[in-house]
Amino acid sequence: MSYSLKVGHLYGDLMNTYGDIGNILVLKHLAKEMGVELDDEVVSLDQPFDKDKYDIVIFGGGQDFEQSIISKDIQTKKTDLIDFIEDGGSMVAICGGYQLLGHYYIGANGEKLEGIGALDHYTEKQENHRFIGDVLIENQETGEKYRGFENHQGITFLGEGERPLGNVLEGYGNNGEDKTEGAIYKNVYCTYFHGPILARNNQIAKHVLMNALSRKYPDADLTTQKETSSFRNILKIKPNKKAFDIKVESFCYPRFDSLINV
Ligand SMILES: NC(=O)CC[C@H](N)C(=O)O
Repeated sequence: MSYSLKVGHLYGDLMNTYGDIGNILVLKHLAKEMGVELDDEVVSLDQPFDKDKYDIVIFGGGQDFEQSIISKDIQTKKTDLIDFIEDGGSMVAICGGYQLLGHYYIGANGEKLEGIGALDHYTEKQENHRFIGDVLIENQETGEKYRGFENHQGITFLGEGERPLGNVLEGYGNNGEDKTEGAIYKNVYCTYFHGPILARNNQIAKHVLMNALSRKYPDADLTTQKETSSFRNILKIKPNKKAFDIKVESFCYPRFDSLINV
């Protein structure tokens, strides 16, 4: 049995601050280790989002100017993106991308940019201030700790059905008030973390890959895959048709020079 995954890099030509594109290199690297073929393509302005084509969507961060253009274009992709998310599609949305998945984002100049309301959060404006610096959070469900770098003026408040990616131990997070950072909804991971997040936090990359594989191959027995891949020392995977229970056994930090040739 061979496995393949397709990544849609949403507005990858416009939204890519602090090397967010590195998230795709990490997915490629880890997928290759697992024996899974993974390729990616950019889905940008004036292009339809084909919800049946992609297994994983990466939506990076960006400046207010790019966000104002995307805010309009993304309305044409809204229905398909919502269908993709509701159907359990995997997504990682960072900073500006995270903001536009919610109801709205108020830019630094006070302009209100419409999101698609796929997730129930909204993002207000800070007065002449940005949250900049390193962040450390802890996910309450897994106990995993994640590290990242944040730089945003928007302050985000979570809504119905969303759980935070983690509770803030150091740094600001979503809004500097309620100690939440990021959001998880179905198989969507949202965050303010650049870094890129998946390079600094391999556990999340593995969750994303396994969620995507279990959705695409619900009846597959990944035991063979597990035995032949270097994942066997890292993940304990209990196949259970709908979802795989993943336990991180050790932390592996891929070196960028080993990612470049993937
Ligand atoms: N790094 C980002 O993606 C920034 C997002 C947004 N422009 C803000 O300042 O809040």
